[in-house]
Amino acid sequence: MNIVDVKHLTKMYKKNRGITNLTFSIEKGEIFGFIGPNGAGKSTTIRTLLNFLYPTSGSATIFGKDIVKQSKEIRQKVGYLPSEVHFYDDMKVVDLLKYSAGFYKTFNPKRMKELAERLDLDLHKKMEDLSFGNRKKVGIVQALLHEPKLLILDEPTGGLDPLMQNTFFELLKEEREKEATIIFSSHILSEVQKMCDRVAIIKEGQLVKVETIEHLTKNNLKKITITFEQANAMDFNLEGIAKKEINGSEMKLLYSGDIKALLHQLNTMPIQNLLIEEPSLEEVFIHYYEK
Ligand SMILES: Nc1ncnc2c1ncn2[C@@H]1O[C@H](COP(=O)(O)OP(=O)(O)OP(=O)(O)O)[C@@H](O)[C@H]1O
Repeated sequence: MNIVDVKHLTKMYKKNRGITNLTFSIEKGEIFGFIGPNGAGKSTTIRTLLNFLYPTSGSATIFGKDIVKQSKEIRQKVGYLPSEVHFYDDMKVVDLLKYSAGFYKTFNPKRMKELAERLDLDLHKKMEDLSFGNRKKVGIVQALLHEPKLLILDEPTGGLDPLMQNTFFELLKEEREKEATIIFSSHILSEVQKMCDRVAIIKEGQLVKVETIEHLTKNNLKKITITFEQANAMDFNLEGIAKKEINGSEMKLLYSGDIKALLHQLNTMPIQNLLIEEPSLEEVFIHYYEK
């Protein structure tokens, strides 16, 4: 069952593009990464899905409900963590969380305390006395408190130290075990690789690719390091070489061609060593962006 269904969604800011013609869907229980550099359109997509922005054209549903016409019903079951959290500064954390929980049908004080404890967040401090990272934690508790069926996280880890990031990822895994679906927008590829099942790569407002992490990193592209017997002596070209760097007697390739063709070529050359590895998501990402 699809939790999110997006069809030809476009958002223009007057004449400037925000996002253009996005079509994708997210299944129940998936952790779906949304990656792209600054200005690619991640926040615009999220804000349009949440009905903070009105789509210029196209449509989308969440839980089978229209994002524009039924947004109030949708929001009851969605937890949203914006990339920048703004709060009323003179409120205590606990009061702010109780206040925002009032928008939802369920409020569970025990869960609030547990989440605050896990994240090492002092509920009795005033918002204005919190650091950026601690404000982020308030945003996380706020997003998770009502046990949403869909979590939408826009650049969620900014400001969290590595230990807290781990706690946060554990919390997300627990939500997934409870069958929540998660949209995770980020430009930090290693965390997307660690957390997500599938990823949408967005570039200049358009989807470049929607693919499982496994497929992106395992099937298509290989990272190949060849050491030749002599420095600067060897070069060759083959179809499927996405990137080539030669440094002395070492050649590094990103290669998506036929591995047999490569081995056939190397067989005729004085090579000393050969290393074939899976590329990191960073390398895959750069490959898509350099096209
Ligand atoms: N309020 C706005 N008015 C005009 N253009 C906007 C507005 N908000 C975003 N844009 C434009 O829409 C495009 C997509 O921006 P968006 O903020 O969605 O990208 P992003 O991928 O979330 O980037 P970031 O990682 O920097 O948050 C950019 O070209 C941006 O300049």
